[in-house]
Amino acid sequence: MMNTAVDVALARFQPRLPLAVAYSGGADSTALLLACAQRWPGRVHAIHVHHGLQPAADAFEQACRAFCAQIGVPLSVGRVDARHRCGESPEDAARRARYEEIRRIAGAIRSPDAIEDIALAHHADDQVETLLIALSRGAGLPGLAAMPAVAERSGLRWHRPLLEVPAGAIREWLRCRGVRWIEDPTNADPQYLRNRLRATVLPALDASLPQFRALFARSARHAAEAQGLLEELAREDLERVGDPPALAALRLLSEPRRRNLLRFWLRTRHGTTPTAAQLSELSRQIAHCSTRGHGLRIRVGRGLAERRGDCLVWMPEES
Ligand SMILES: Nc1ncnc2c1ncn2[C@@H]1O[C@H](COP(=O)(O)OP(=O)(O)OP(=O)(O)O)[C@@H](O)[C@H]1O
Repeated sequence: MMNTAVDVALARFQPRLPLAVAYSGGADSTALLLACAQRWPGRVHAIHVHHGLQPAADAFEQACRAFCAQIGVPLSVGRVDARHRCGESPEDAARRARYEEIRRIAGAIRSPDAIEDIALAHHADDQVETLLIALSRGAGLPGLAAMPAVAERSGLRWHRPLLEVPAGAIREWLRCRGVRWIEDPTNADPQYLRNRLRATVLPALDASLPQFRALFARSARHAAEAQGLLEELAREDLERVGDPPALAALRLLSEPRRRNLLRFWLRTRHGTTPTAAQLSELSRQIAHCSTRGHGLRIRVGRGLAERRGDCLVWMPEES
Protein backbone atom coordinates (compact mmCIF):
# COMPACT_ATOMS: atom_id res chain seq x y z
CA MET A 1 0.00 0.00 0.00
CA MET A 2 1.18 3.57 -0.74
CA ASN A 3 3.06 5.48 1.95
CA THR A 4 0.46 8.14 2.77
CA ALA A 5 0.55 11.25 4.96
CA VAL A 6 -0.89 9.12 7.78
CA ASP A 7 1.94 6.58 7.51
CA VAL A 8 4.57 9.32 7.39
CA ALA A 9 3.09 11.01 10.48
CA LEU A 10 2.96 7.69 12.36
CA ALA A 11 6.55 6.86 11.45
CA ARG A 12 7.65 10.15 13.06
CA PHE A 13 5.55 9.62 16.20
CA GLN A 14 7.69 8.46 19.15
CA PRO A 15 5.54 8.26 22.29
CA ARG A 16 6.47 6.46 25.50
CA LEU A 17 4.73 3.09 25.69
CA PRO A 18 2.18 1.95 26.68
CA LEU A 19 0.18 4.56 24.82
CA ALA A 20 -3.48 5.48 25.28
CA VAL A 21 -5.47 6.72 22.26
CA ALA A 22 -8.45 8.99 22.96
CA TYR A 23 -10.98 7.22 20.78
CA SER A 24 -14.31 8.82 19.87
CA GLY A 25 -15.27 6.35 17.14
CA GLY A 26 -15.03 9.10 14.50
CA ALA A 27 -12.86 8.75 11.39
CA ASP A 28 -9.76 10.43 12.79
CA SER A 29 -9.39 8.60 16.08
CA THR A 30 -10.37 5.30 14.37
CA ALA A 31 -7.45 5.74 11.98
CA LEU A 32 -5.09 6.82 14.75
CA LEU A 33 -6.07 3.89 16.95
CA LEU A 34 -5.66 1.34 14.17
CA ALA A 35 -2.33 2.78 13.00
CA CYS A 36 -0.94 2.85 16.57
CA ALA A 37 -2.22 -0.66 17.37
CA GLN A 38 -0.54 -2.00 14.23
CA ARG A 39 2.71 -0.21 15.00
CA TRP A 40 2.89 -1.22 18.70
CA PRO A 41 0.91 -4.48 19.09
CA GLY A 42 -0.13 -5.14 22.68
CA ARG A 43 1.12 -1.73 23.86
CA VAL A 44 -1.88 0.43 22.94
CA HIS A 45 -5.00 1.09 25.02
CA ALA A 46 -8.15 2.91 23.85
CA ILE A 47 -10.11 5.34 26.04
CA HIS A 48 -13.65 6.35 25.07
CA VAL A 49 -15.73 8.95 26.88
CA HIS A 50 -19.50 8.53 26.75
CA HIS A 51 -21.15 11.95 26.61
CA GLY A 52 -24.23 11.44 28.72
CA LEU A 53 -26.13 14.34 27.20
CA GLN A 54 -25.87 13.33 23.54
CA PRO A 55 -28.67 11.01 22.28
CA ALA A 56 -26.30 9.04 20.00
CA ALA A 57 -23.75 8.39 22.80
CA ASP A 58 -24.84 4.78 23.43
CA ALA A 59 -24.43 3.89 19.76
CA PHE A 60 -20.92 5.44 19.74
CA GLU A 61 -19.91 3.37 22.74
CA GLN A 62 -21.23 0.15 21.14
CA ALA A 63 -19.37 0.84 17.89
CA CYS A 64 -16.14 1.60 19.81
CA ARG A 65 -16.45 -1.66 21.77
CA ALA A 66 -17.02 -3.64 18.55
CA PHE A 67 -14.03 -2.10 16.73
CA CYS A 68 -11.65 -2.55 19.68
CA ALA A 69 -12.71 -6.21 20.04
CA GLN A 70 -12.13 -6.70 16.31
CA ILE A 71 -8.58 -5.29 16.38
CA GLY A 72 -7.72 -6.74 19.81
CA VAL A 73 -7.19 -3.46 21.67
CA PRO A 74 -8.31 -3.09 25.32
CA LEU A 75 -10.86 -0.31 25.76
CA SER A 76 -11.79 1.68 28.87
CA VAL A 77 -15.01 3.67 28.81
CA GLY A 78 -15.74 6.64 31.05
CA ARG A 79 -18.82 8.77 31.44
CA VAL A 80 -19.31 12.50 31.74
CA ASP A 81 -22.36 14.64 32.15
CA ALA A 82 -20.89 17.85 30.84
CA ARG A 83 -23.19 20.62 31.99
CA HIS A 84 -21.57 23.94 31.25
CA ARG A 85 -20.61 26.51 33.87
CA CYS A 86 -21.86 30.05 33.71
CA GLY A 87 -19.96 31.88 30.93
CA GLU A 88 -18.66 28.65 29.38
CA SER A 89 -19.83 27.31 25.99
CA PRO A 90 -21.36 23.79 25.88
CA GLU A 91 -18.52 22.66 23.57
CA ASP A 92 -15.83 23.99 25.93
CA ALA A 93 -17.56 22.29 28.86
CA ALA A 94 -17.75 18.97 27.00
CA ARG A 95 -14.07 19.22 26.04
CA ARG A 96 -12.97 20.10 29.58
CA ALA A 97 -14.99 17.25 31.10
CA ARG A 98 -13.70 14.84 28.45
CA TYR A 99 -10.04 15.65 29.10
CA GLU A 100 -10.53 15.32 32.87
CA GLU A 101 -12.17 11.94 32.39
CA ILE A 102 -9.46 10.71 29.98
CA ARG A 103 -6.82 11.75 32.52
CA ARG A 104 -8.69 9.94 35.32
CA ILE A 105 -9.07 6.74 33.30
CA ALA A 106 -5.46 6.80 32.08
CA GLY A 107 -4.31 7.16 35.69
CA ALA A 108 -6.12 3.96 36.63
CA ILE A 109 -4.78 1.79 33.77
CA ARG A 110 -1.85 -0.59 34.42
CA SER A 111 -0.98 -2.15 31.09
CA PRO A 112 1.17 -3.52 32.91
CA ASP A 113 3.03 -0.20 33.16
CA ALA A 114 1.34 3.10 33.93
CA ILE A 115 0.22 5.27 31.01
CA GLU A 116 2.12 8.54 30.65
CA ASP A 117 1.27 9.39 27.03
CA ILE A 118 -2.07 10.03 25.35
CA ALA A 119 -2.70 10.50 21.63
CA LEU A 120 -5.46 12.74 20.29
CA ALA A 121 -6.52 12.58 16.62
CA HIS A 122 -6.70 16.30 15.77
CA HIS A 123 -5.58 16.89 12.19
CA ALA A 124 -4.51 19.77 9.94
CA ASP A 125 -8.08 20.86 9.13
CA ASP A 126 -8.91 20.96 12.86
CA GLN A 127 -5.87 23.19 13.37
CA VAL A 128 -6.98 25.63 10.65
CA GLU A 129 -10.51 25.73 12.11
CA THR A 130 -9.09 26.39 15.59
CA LEU A 131 -7.01 29.26 14.23
CA LEU A 132 -9.98 30.75 12.34
CA ILE A 133 -12.15 30.48 15.47
CA ALA A 134 -9.43 32.29 17.45
CA LEU A 135 -9.35 35.05 14.82
CA SER A 136 -13.13 35.30 14.87
CA ARG A 137 -12.96 36.01 18.62
CA GLY A 138 -10.23 38.61 18.26
CA ALA A 139 -7.85 36.37 20.18
CA GLY A 140 -4.30 37.29 21.14
CA LEU A 141 -1.22 35.12 20.78
CA PRO A 142 -2.35 32.30 23.13
CA GLY A 143 -5.39 31.70 20.88
CA LEU A 144 -3.50 32.17 17.62
CA ALA A 145 -0.98 29.55 18.79
CA ALA A 146 -3.90 27.08 18.27
CA MET A 147 -3.14 23.47 19.30
CA PRO A 148 0.37 22.28 20.17
CA ALA A 149 1.63 18.99 18.68
CA VAL A 150 2.79 17.94 22.17
CA ALA A 151 1.81 19.33 25.56
CA GLU A 152 2.47 18.31 29.18
CA ARG A 153 -0.66 18.64 31.25
CA SER A 154 -1.70 17.14 34.58
CA GLY A 155 1.28 14.79 34.67
CA LEU A 156 0.59 13.36 31.19
CA ARG A 157 2.07 14.04 27.76
CA TRP A 158 -0.67 14.75 25.22
CA HIS A 159 0.31 14.15 21.57
CA ARG A 160 -1.38 15.13 18.32
CA PRO A 161 0.53 13.00 15.80
CA LEU A 162 -1.89 13.72 12.93
CA LEU A 163 -1.75 17.51 13.29
CA GLU A 164 -0.10 17.95 9.88
CA VAL A 165 -2.31 15.43 8.08
CA PRO A 166 -5.30 16.78 6.07
CA ALA A 167 -8.71 15.37 7.08
CA GLY A 168 -9.25 13.98 3.56
CA ALA A 169 -6.04 11.93 3.72
CA ILE A 170 -7.20 10.25 6.95
CA ARG A 171 -10.54 9.20 5.45
CA GLU A 172 -8.79 7.97 2.33
CA TRP A 173 -6.42 5.89 4.51
CA LEU A 174 -9.42 4.26 6.19
CA ARG A 175 -11.26 3.64 2.91
CA CYS A 176 -8.18 1.93 1.43
CA ARG A 177 -8.29 -0.49 4.38
CA GLY A 178 -12.06 -1.02 4.24
CA VAL A 179 -12.45 0.38 7.76
CA ARG A 180 -15.74 2.03 8.72
CA TRP A 181 -16.27 4.78 11.26
CA ILE A 182 -19.16 6.62 12.85
CA GLU A 183 -20.19 10.03 11.58
CA ASP A 184 -21.12 12.25 14.53
CA PRO A 185 -24.35 14.03 13.44
CA THR A 186 -23.42 17.17 15.43
CA ASN A 187 -20.39 17.65 13.12
CA ALA A 188 -22.79 18.85 10.43
CA ASP A 189 -24.86 21.12 12.69
CA PRO A 190 -24.54 24.70 11.31
CA GLN A 191 -25.27 26.24 14.72
CA TYR A 192 -21.58 25.65 15.56
CA LEU A 193 -19.08 28.07 14.03
CA ARG A 194 -16.52 25.26 13.58
CA ASN A 195 -18.96 23.33 11.39
CA ARG A 196 -19.81 26.39 9.30
CA LEU A 197 -16.11 27.08 8.73
CA ARG A 198 -15.54 23.45 7.72
CA ALA A 199 -18.44 23.50 5.28
CA THR A 200 -17.80 26.87 3.65
CA VAL A 201 -14.45 28.51 4.41
CA LEU A 202 -12.12 25.51 4.13
CA PRO A 203 -13.35 24.52 0.64
CA ALA A 204 -12.94 28.17 -0.46
CA LEU A 205 -9.38 28.26 0.89
CA ASP A 206 -8.63 24.96 -0.82
CA ALA A 207 -9.77 26.43 -4.13
CA SER A 208 -7.70 29.61 -3.95
CA LEU A 209 -4.74 28.65 -1.73
CA PRO A 210 -4.21 24.87 -1.79
CA GLN A 211 -1.22 25.05 0.63
CA PHE A 212 -3.25 26.87 3.31
CA ARG A 213 -2.98 24.09 5.91
CA ALA A 214 0.81 24.15 6.04
CA LEU A 215 0.93 27.97 5.89
CA PHE A 216 -1.63 28.50 8.65
CA ALA A 217 0.10 25.88 10.77
CA ARG A 218 3.37 27.77 10.37
CA SER A 219 1.71 30.98 11.57
CA ALA A 220 0.33 29.11 14.58
CA ARG A 221 3.83 27.85 15.41
CA HIS A 222 5.23 31.40 15.18
CA ALA A 223 2.50 32.61 17.53
CA ALA A 224 3.20 29.73 19.95
CA GLU A 225 6.91 30.60 20.01
CA ALA A 226 6.24 34.28 20.63
CA GLN A 227 3.74 33.40 23.37
CA GLY A 228 6.41 31.21 25.00
CA LEU A 229 8.73 34.22 25.13
CA LEU A 230 6.00 36.41 26.65
CA GLU A 231 5.50 33.80 29.35
CA GLU A 232 9.23 33.77 30.08
CA LEU A 233 9.14 37.54 30.44
CA ALA A 234 6.07 37.36 32.70
CA ARG A 235 7.75 34.75 34.92
CA GLU A 236 10.83 36.98 35.33
CA ASP A 237 8.67 40.05 35.96
CA LEU A 238 6.64 38.21 38.58
CA GLU A 239 9.81 37.35 40.47
CA ARG A 240 10.75 41.00 40.41
CA VAL A 241 7.38 42.45 41.54
CA GLY A 242 6.71 39.64 44.08
CA ASP A 243 3.55 37.68 44.83
CA PRO A 244 1.31 39.37 45.80
CA PRO A 245 2.66 41.96 43.37
CA ALA A 246 3.88 45.28 44.79
CA LEU A 247 1.91 48.15 43.23
CA ALA A 248 4.97 50.42 43.00
CA ALA A 249 6.88 47.75 41.04
CA LEU A 250 3.89 47.14 38.76
CA ARG A 251 3.73 50.87 37.99
CA LEU A 252 7.31 50.85 36.71
CA LEU A 253 6.44 48.43 33.91
CA SER A 254 5.25 49.58 30.50
CA GLU A 255 1.51 49.22 29.90
CA PRO A 256 1.65 46.09 27.65
CA ARG A 257 4.30 44.48 29.85
CA ARG A 258 2.15 45.08 32.95
CA ARG A 259 -0.89 43.54 31.24
CA ASN A 260 1.21 40.56 30.16
CA LEU A 261 2.35 40.03 33.74
CA LEU A 262 -1.11 40.49 35.24
CA ARG A 263 -2.63 38.02 32.77
CA PHE A 264 0.08 35.48 33.64
CA TRP A 265 -0.29 36.05 37.39
CA LEU A 266 -4.09 35.68 37.28
CA ARG A 267 -3.93 32.50 35.19
CA THR A 268 -1.08 30.67 36.89
CA ARG A 269 -1.62 31.75 40.51
CA HIS A 270 -5.39 32.15 40.57
CA GLY A 271 -6.70 30.01 37.68
CA THR A 272 -8.75 32.86 36.21
CA THR A 273 -8.75 34.60 32.83
CA PRO A 274 -9.72 38.28 32.64
CA THR A 275 -11.46 39.81 29.66
CA ALA A 276 -9.40 42.27 27.60
CA ALA A 277 -11.51 45.14 28.99
CA GLN A 278 -11.02 44.05 32.63
CA LEU A 279 -7.28 43.70 32.13
CA SER A 280 -6.95 47.16 30.56
CA GLU A 281 -9.00 48.73 33.36
CA LEU A 282 -6.97 46.97 36.06
CA SER A 283 -3.71 48.07 34.45
CA ARG A 284 -4.99 51.65 34.09
CA GLN A 285 -6.06 51.83 37.74
CA ILE A 286 -2.71 50.44 38.89
CA ALA A 287 -0.93 53.15 36.89
CA HIS A 288 -2.95 55.83 38.73
CA CYS A 289 -2.77 54.20 42.16
CA SER A 290 0.18 56.26 43.37
CA THR A 291 -0.88 57.77 46.71
CA ARG A 292 -1.41 55.96 50.03
CA GLY A 293 -5.13 56.67 50.20
CA HIS A 294 -5.86 55.60 46.62
CA GLY A 295 -8.13 52.52 46.73
CA LEU A 296 -8.49 49.91 44.00
CA ARG A 297 -11.20 47.29 43.74
CA ILE A 298 -12.40 45.87 40.44
CA ARG A 299 -14.00 42.75 39.09
CA VAL A 300 -11.47 40.58 37.22
CA GLY A 301 -12.18 37.10 35.85
CA ARG A 302 -14.20 35.13 38.40
CA GLY A 303 -13.27 37.37 41.32
CA LEU A 304 -12.12 40.74 42.59
CA ALA A 305 -8.73 42.42 42.40
CA GLU A 306 -8.05 44.97 45.12
CA ARG A 307 -5.38 46.98 46.83
CA ARG A 308 -4.20 45.63 50.17
CA GLY A 309 -1.51 47.80 51.71
CA ASP A 310 1.11 48.32 49.01
CA CYS A 311 0.16 45.17 47.11
CA LEU A 312 -2.42 43.90 44.64
CA VAL A 313 -4.44 40.85 45.72
CA TRP A 314 -7.11 38.80 43.96
CA MET A 315 -9.91 36.85 45.64
CA PRO A 316 -12.50 34.56 44.07
CA GLU A 317 -16.04 35.86 44.19
CA GLU A 318 -18.21 34.09 46.72
CA SER A 319 -20.80 31.99 44.91
N1 LIG B 1 -15.91 10.88 23.24
C1 LIG B 1 -14.58 10.83 23.11
N2 LIG B 1 -13.87 9.89 23.76
C2 LIG B 1 -12.52 9.85 23.67
N3 LIG B 1 -11.80 10.71 22.94
C3 LIG B 1 -12.46 11.66 22.27
C4 LIG B 1 -13.87 11.78 22.31
N4 LIG B 1 -14.25 12.81 21.52
C5 LIG B 1 -13.12 13.30 21.02
N5 LIG B 1 -12.04 12.63 21.45
C6 LIG B 1 -10.62 12.86 21.12
O1 LIG B 1 -10.43 14.25 20.89
C7 LIG B 1 -10.07 14.46 19.52
C8 LIG B 1 -10.70 15.70 18.97
O2 LIG B 1 -12.08 15.72 19.18
P1 LIG B 1 -13.10 16.13 18.06
O3 LIG B 1 -14.38 16.39 18.73
O4 LIG B 1 -12.49 17.18 17.21
O5 LIG B 1 -13.13 14.79 17.24
P2 LIG B 1 -14.36 13.96 16.66
O6 LIG B 1 -14.79 14.59 15.41
O7 LIG B 1 -15.38 13.73 17.73
O8 LIG B 1 -13.73 12.50 16.41
P3 LIG B 1 -12.58 12.06 15.47
O9 LIG B 1 -11.48 13.07 15.65
O10 LIG B 1 -12.20 10.72 16.00
O11 LIG B 1 -13.13 12.02 14.07
C9 LIG B 1 -10.53 13.20 18.80
O12 LIG B 1 -9.80 13.02 17.63
C10 LIG B 1 -10.26 12.14 19.83
O13 LIG B 1 -8.88 11.79 19.87
